[in-house]
Amino acid sequence: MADDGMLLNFSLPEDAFMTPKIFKGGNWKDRLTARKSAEWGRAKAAERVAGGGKRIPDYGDVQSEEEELIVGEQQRPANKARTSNDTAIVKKPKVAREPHRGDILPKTTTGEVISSLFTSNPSVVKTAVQPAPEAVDETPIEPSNAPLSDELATFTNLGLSPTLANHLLTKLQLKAPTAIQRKAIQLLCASDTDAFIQAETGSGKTLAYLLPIVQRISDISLVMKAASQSFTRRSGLFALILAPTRELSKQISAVLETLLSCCHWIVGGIVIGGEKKSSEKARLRKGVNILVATPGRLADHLDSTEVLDVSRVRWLVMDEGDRLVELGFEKDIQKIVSVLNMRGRSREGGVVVPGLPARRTTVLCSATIKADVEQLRSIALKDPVAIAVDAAELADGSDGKPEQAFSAPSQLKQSYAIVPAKQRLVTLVAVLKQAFKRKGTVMKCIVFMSAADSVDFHFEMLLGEADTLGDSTARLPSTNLSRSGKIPQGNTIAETRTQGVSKVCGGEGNEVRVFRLHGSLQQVTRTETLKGFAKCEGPAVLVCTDVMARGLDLPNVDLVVEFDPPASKDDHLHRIGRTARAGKAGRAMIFLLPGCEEGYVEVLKEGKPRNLTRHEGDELLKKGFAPMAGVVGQGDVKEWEQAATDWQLEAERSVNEHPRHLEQARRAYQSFVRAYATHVTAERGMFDMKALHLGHLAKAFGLRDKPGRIGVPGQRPSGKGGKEKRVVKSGGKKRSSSAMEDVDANGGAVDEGEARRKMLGRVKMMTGGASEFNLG
Ligand SMILES: Nc1ncnc2c1ncn2[C@@H]1O[C@H](COP(=O)(O)OP(=O)(O)OP(=O)(O)O)[C@@H](O)[C@H]1O
Repeated sequence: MADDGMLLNFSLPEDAFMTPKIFKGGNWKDRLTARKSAEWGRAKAAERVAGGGKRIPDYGDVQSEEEELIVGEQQRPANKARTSNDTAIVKKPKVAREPHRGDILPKTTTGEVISSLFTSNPSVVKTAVQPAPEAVDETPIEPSNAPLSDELATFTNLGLSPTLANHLLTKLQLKAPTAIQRKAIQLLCASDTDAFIQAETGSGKTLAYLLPIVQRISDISLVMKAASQSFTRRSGLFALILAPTRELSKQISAVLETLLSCCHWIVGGIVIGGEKKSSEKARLRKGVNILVATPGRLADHLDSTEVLDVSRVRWLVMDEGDRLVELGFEKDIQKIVSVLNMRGRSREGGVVVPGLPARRTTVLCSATIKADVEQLRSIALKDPVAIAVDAAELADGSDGKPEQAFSAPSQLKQSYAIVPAKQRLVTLVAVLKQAFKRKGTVMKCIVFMSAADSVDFHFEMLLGEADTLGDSTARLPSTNLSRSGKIPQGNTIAETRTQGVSKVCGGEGNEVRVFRLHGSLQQVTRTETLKGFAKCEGPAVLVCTDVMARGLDLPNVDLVVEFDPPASKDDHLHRIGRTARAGKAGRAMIFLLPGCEEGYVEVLKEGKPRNLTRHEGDELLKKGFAPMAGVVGQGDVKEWEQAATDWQLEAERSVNEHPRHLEQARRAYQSFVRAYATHVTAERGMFDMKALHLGHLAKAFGLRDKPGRIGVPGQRPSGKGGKEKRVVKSGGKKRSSSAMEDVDANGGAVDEGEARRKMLGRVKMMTGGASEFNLG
């Protein structure tokens, strides 16, 4: 028959006669929609072959809202082309392509759009930044931040007393100094010069400035004893150490306490806020010899705590000096320095402490100190000496002005993953599944996000317990309960719990705990969570903002994932520096979108990684979702695709079925977009808001709304579901919650609302004061 003959000439889609795939993820509606989509795709393809039809639009395609709404409806007749008399451009017909399973699903009854993970993803940039794979250098390498192995490198040779050196060996198991410690201890024990200390992350800078201070104060106590004066906690405050975050201040204070246990007559203290000022005042009243503080809190005490006598301060250290400037603490520091100068002069005629140096030594310390610390230089430093591991790396060591030549620890294995926006969430899951597949491979992993909302959302996704979120009393860990054992009023489980066992990551017999941390959490929760993660003996993932990026020294962190890009390349070095510390091994991976973000590879190379490995999103998905214990290429090649799709559908269902989760996902999405807009100017070409595909991105937050409905800044509000302005109350003041969370994204959690206020100003400035940021 003629008809039969015609049929034989059809080129049918590859899977036309295959058994339809079984969709497992999501609820019955999702699965039905997915199945219908596949059938619909097949039918459309056949239709197109028969008559040459219009290309089926994909959710990911750049198309008008109207076009998007065609999906699932009768296709409109193609627009009539204009006649040759028309000057208007005639639209080119779109190129037909094969439909794909789950490619674009018919509009659901609620107007949601469900797209496939594997179609319409932008192609990677191959020419500009992807030269032929570089040969991998497998030769063993000396860790660059490890203690020295040289026989002469002992703490006593650097000027430390045998008692202190012995204490380091017995109590801290530190046999030899690191390279930066050798230089800094020697110099600061012997002279009163101001200094910059710049060395890689994890190279022991904390001890590099603490040890000489403890040694010199111990020397003062000996001189006083020789002069028949007793050294007590009331003898004077001799050293001040400033740090940008409370967490870092606590860590420094803990290291200090360990050192002081060998010279118990020297007393350390800490003032960082987060507790009653009266308690801090009481401690200060008793007297301290070394004080660790956040700048805002110290400035506050200098104003209001009369008993705080700073006239004998002879050492002032600013740890993470560049971060202090970034967070806008110059004014507080300026105030602290001028008070130190003033009170130092006014008490010159007072009681003389034998052995006290004549001048104050100021030290600035960071892995990334550069010219922008100029402000601090002029405020606080006089003829500083640059102390760096490799002086050649500093542009001009003579005037103590380090330049930008910062590198990551040599033993740190770095990689980047090119992951399309749609696949970001499921690829993160794949990376973590793979990392924790086998017991003992990875103990701890830190995942950095750009905003607090995003942390909350991903924390819940990684726990994988969304179904029971509706029951607000379920699984609330005891640490999150109020003293009475009741759930704090007004708090939901999502707001209160900060840790739990993941149902998503981890393999058999390898239970993984997930933690979340950001600056919008209460101080007590932050402290407990951090302690919980640090002390967790099993495998653990910490999802956090940049509040964790600076200075924190957590044990056994093997892997750092920069899921959201850092706000600057310095932040990148600090984030990845949470692993590979003090000579230990470590891995770091950054997620980049295909396209202009690939340009960031050149920035990664500035950190001089030894072997920078590239991963493709599909390759990571295969490894994470492959059914055969991570062996790629076994069984059905598409099985991993199916498993990844099922997982994604399930995630989308959980987001869309729980109002609280949906709200959380929308907030996370909005915060991500806002944070994206605050990249430093030099990097905006790579992190280009205009190139960000908001529709694809929404999928990575489990959202099925169109971007216009999510209320993203700069997007047209569309109808009822348009942009919402959420204003919440905090401390009696109204503020935009999302704006505050963006502050966490950029500033981390610093002491006091003061820094937050400053940071808001910065974000506002960077975004041109755009009203949609609700910063007012
Ligand atoms: N001489 C040493 N030998 C062995 N380990 C050391 C030595 N000095 C310090 N460490 C350890 O190295 C780790 C990193 O130290 P520290 O936090 O001071 O690094 P850092 O240079 O300040 O890092 P970052 O730039 O990230 O703040 C700590 O766990 C510390 O105990």
